[in-house]
Amino acid sequence: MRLSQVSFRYSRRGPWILKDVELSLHPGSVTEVTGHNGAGKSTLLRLLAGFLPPSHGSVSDRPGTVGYAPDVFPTDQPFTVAAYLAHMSRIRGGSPASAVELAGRLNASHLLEQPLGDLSKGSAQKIGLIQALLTPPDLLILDEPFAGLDEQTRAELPLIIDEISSAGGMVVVSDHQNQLRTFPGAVHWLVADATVTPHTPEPGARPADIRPAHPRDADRLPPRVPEPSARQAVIEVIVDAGDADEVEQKLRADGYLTRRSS
Ligand SMILES: Nc1ncnc2c1ncn2[C@@H]1O[C@H](COP(=O)(O)OP(=O)(O)OP(=O)(O)O)[C@@H](O)[C@H]1O
Repeated sequence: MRLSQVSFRYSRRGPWILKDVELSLHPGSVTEVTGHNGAGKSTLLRLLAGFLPPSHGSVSDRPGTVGYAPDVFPTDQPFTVAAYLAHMSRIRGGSPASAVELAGRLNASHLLEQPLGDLSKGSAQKIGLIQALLTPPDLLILDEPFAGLDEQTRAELPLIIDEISSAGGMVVVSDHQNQLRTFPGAVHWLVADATVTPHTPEPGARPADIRPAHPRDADRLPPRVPEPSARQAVIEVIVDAGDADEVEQKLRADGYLTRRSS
C-alpha cells in the first residue's frame, strides 16, 4: 500500500495537516505512529483507513479488509454491546462467535449485555477494538488503543498485533506514549510539521509493556512469519544481538518478512 504526495486539510482555507506525504506499507509490517497532540496522527490514520480522501495525492493498493478502531469509540447508539457486535459481524461477513471469543480474550465478556451508552471510556475502547478484529484484517489501524485499557488487555494487545502481522496483515498503531517502541521489528513514524518521517525511538522502553508477559504466552504465539512458499527463498542473516532490532526494523521497512531465531 502506498501514499503518494498525499496532502490533507479539513477545509479549503484551513491549515495543511499533512503535506506531500510519501509512505509505503508492506504485508506483515507493524508501524507505530507517534507525534505531539494535534500533530496529525489521527488524520493520517483516517487517510490510511480510507475514511478521509486526500486533498491532493493518492492512496493506492489499500487491501480489501480494513479494521479500524478510532481513538474515541462512538457509544451514542441504541444497542447493547452484544447486539452491536452481532450486527457488525453480519455486515462484515464474520461469525458472531468470533465476537464472543474476542470479548473473552480482551476481558470484555461482562460487557456484552450492557447498553453501549453505559460504557466507560476504557470499556468503549475495547468494543472499538473488538469490532476492528471481527474479520481478520489485512490492514489493522488502531488509534491510541492503549489509552484507558486495563492491564490484562494491555498485555494481550501486542499478542494480537503480532498474530495479525504474522499472518501477513499490516498493522498501524498511533500511540503518543510509545507503548510499541520496543516491539520486535516495528517501524516507527513521527508526525510533525505536517510531514511523516521514519525515526528511531528513544531508549528507555519498558519491554514488559509490549512483550509476552510470561513464557506460557510466548508458547502460544505462532511463528512470526508463515512457512515460505515454493516461490520464496530464505536467507539467514547473523548479526550481533545488540543490532538485531535495528536490522530487523530496516529489513521490514524494505518489505522483507523476517523471523528471529533467538
Ligand atoms: N474534523 C476536523 N475538522 C477540523 N480540524 C480538525 C478535525 N479533526 C482534527 N482537526 C485538526 O487537525 C489537527 C490534527 O489533528 P489530529 O487529531 O489528526 O492530531 P493527533 O496527532 O491525532 O492529535 P491527538 O494526539 O491529540 O489525538 C489538529 O489541529 C486538529 O485540531
